[in-house]
Amino acid sequence: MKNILIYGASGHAKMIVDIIQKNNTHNFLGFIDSYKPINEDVYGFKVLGNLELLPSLIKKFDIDGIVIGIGNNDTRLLAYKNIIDVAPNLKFIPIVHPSAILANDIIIPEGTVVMPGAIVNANAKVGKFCLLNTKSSLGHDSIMSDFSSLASGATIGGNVKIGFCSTICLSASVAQNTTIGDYTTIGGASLVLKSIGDHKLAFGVPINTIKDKKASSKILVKKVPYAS
Ligand SMILES: CC(=O)SCCNC(=O)CCNC(=O)[C@H](O)C(C)(C)COP(=O)(O)OP(=O)(O)OC[C@H]1O[C@@H](n2cnc3c(N)ncnc32)[C@H](O)[C@@H]1OP(=O)(O)O
Repeated sequence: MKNILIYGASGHAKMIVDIIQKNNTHNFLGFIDSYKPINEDVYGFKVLGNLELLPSLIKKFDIDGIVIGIGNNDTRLLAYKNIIDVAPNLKFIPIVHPSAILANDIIIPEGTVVMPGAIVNANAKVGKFCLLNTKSSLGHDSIMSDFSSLASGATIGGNVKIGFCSTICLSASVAQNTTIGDYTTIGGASLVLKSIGDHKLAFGVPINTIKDKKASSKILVKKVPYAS
């Protein structure tokens, strides 16, 4: 089995460790984390080093790939950018919990994490570095653009497009045939019945508050192409 690391050592990263152990397809060695001390124990594994040490750790431990264990989209995007700066040849391993239900045609591309009980229905497209958290669902013919995420319990109808780096928060629902713009956040337990543009924070049932978000994440933009 090939050796892999997780970038980040939070609660989200622990869930990824659990999936790697259940799938038993890769040998998980430890975490890369710039905020925790080296050798700290997290969920039975060590923090092996920080971003700066990553290139030497790749050589030392014959590392094949890494999983970005970060739930926040903007932070995951920044982590991706930082990793490819220091380790351009490292693979980003997709992670799928064995209880996830994927239609036969679904491909989970590099960097994407699919948590327990998530569902992806027929002809949906899941982008790179996405997160489908616990018991979220993506409807038929829908698209999750790169670096977007569904929080636990989010429900997406058929033929919906979720934009680059956008977040659908806990238990929110998005009706069929709508579009969520880039860098937009739909608040927890909200109901989206109409399309929403870029850089918005929106919530309500149905959505009744729409604010403009700070466009700080624009500086991080380095779009990666959809998986075909
Ligand atoms: C495994 C996991 O842990 S997955 C975790 C995933 N996390 C989430 O999904 C986070 C969910 N969080 C939310 O939905 C947040 O409310 C956000 C991100 C939409 C907005 O957060 P903020 O911008 O910080 O909004 P803030 O908390 O300042 O609230 C501003 C006002 O809007 C209201 N508000 C915020 N979000 C919502 C919402 N989803 N529905 C209704 N009202 C809301 C607040 O009650 C507050 O009202 P007040 O001024 O009368 O007190």
